[in-house]
Amino acid sequence: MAAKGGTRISVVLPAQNEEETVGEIVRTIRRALMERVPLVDELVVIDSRSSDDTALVATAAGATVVAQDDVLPALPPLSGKGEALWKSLAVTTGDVVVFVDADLRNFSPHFVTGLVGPLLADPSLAYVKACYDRPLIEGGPDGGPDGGPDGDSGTGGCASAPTDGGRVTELVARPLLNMCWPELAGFMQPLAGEYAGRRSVLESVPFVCGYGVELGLLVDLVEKVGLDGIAQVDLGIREHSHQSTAALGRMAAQIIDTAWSRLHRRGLVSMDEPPSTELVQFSRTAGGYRPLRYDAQVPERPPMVEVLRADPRPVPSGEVDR
Ligand SMILES: O=c1ccn([C@@H]2O[C@H](COP(=O)(O)OP(=O)(O)O)[C@@H](O)[C@H]2O)c(=O)[nH]1
Ligand SMILES: O=C(O)[C@@H](COP(=O)(O)O)O[C@H]1O[C@H](CO)[C@@H](O)[C@H](O)[C@H]1O
Repeated sequence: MAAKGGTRISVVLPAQNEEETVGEIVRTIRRALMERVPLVDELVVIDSRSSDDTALVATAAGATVVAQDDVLPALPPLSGKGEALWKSLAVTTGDVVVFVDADLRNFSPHFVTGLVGPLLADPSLAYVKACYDRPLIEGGPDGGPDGGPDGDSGTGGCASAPTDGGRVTELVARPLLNMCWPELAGFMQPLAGEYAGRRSVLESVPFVCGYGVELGLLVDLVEKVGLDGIAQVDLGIREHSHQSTAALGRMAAQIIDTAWSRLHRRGLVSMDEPPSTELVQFSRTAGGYRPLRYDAQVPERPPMVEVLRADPRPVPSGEVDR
C-alpha cells in the first residue's frame, strides 16, 4: 500500500451479458481491494448493451454501473468492446486504469494487484499486460467452443490442455504480430483482456471499437512509449466463457482489419486496393448452406484527450463517484 501513495486506481469491467460472472468478480474486488485493503478507489462496470441482468447484478454486488450509450451522448453511439473501454475513460477518475473482462470464471484479486504493482513500483512503465495459461473450458454456459449461439455441436464440460484457449491469439494475432511487429513477439498473451495503464497514456491513443482494441492498443502504445514502457506479468491461469468458433471468426476479422489499418499508417501496405471488409460465413440449411454476411470493418475512437478538450469530462447524472 505504501507504493500506492496518492495514486488513484480505477478498475473497469466491460460487460455484455455477463450476469453469471460479473457479480462474483465485483464482490471479490470490493471485499479484498476496497474494504479490506483500500487499494482500488473506483470500480466501474460498463454495461455494453446487455440484454440480461448484468447491470442489476453488478449494482447489487457494489459496482458503479454505467450504460455505454449514456456516456458522451453527443457522439453517435458505436458498438463493441473497445467502445466500452474507451467510454470508461470519460467516466472514471483513476490515475491508473485496470481493465478486467467480466466473464472470468477463476477471478482472484491478484489479477488486479499483479497488474497495478509494476505501475506503482516503476514510474517509467506506462502499460502492463497480463499473461497466463488459457485452458479451453469446453461446454461452458454458452455452450463453449462450437456450442455457442451459432448452433454448432457442443462438447462435454471439462477443461482441455492449459494452452488450448486463446484460439484467436494462437491462430491469428500471434502469427500477425510475429510477421509484422516482431518487436512484439515477446508478448505471450497479446489479446489478454486484463491489462492496466496510466490514464495519461490511455487517453492519448485511439481505441478500436470492437475486438481489435487489444491489438490496436499494443501496437499504438509500443510506438508511443517504446517496448521498455510496457511490461507483462504472469498471473498463472485464466478461465473465461468461450465463444463459438464462428464468433471467433468474426473477432479474427476485426483483428485483421485493425492490423491492416496499422500497417497502412506505417506505410507498409497501400490502400490503392483496400481489403474487403465483408466477412461471409455459412450456416447449414435444409437445402444446403446460407451465406451470412458480416461487416468486419471496425471504427475507432480518437484519443480521449482530444474529445475531453472539446467537452470537459461529462458525467451521467450522479452515476459515478468523483
Ligand atoms: O460489445 C462488447 C463485447 C464484449 N464485451 C465484454 O468484453 C469482455 C471480453 O469479451 P468476450 O468475452 O466476448 O471475448 P472473449 O473473451 O470470448 O474473447 C467481456 O467481459 C464482454 O462482456 C463488451 O463489453 N462489449
Ligand atoms: O485470445 C483469444 O484468442 C480470444 C478467445 O479466447 P478463447 O479461445 O475463447 O479462450 O480472447 C481474447 O481476445 C479478445 C480480442 O482481443 C479480447 O477482447 C478478450 O478479452 C480475450 O479473452
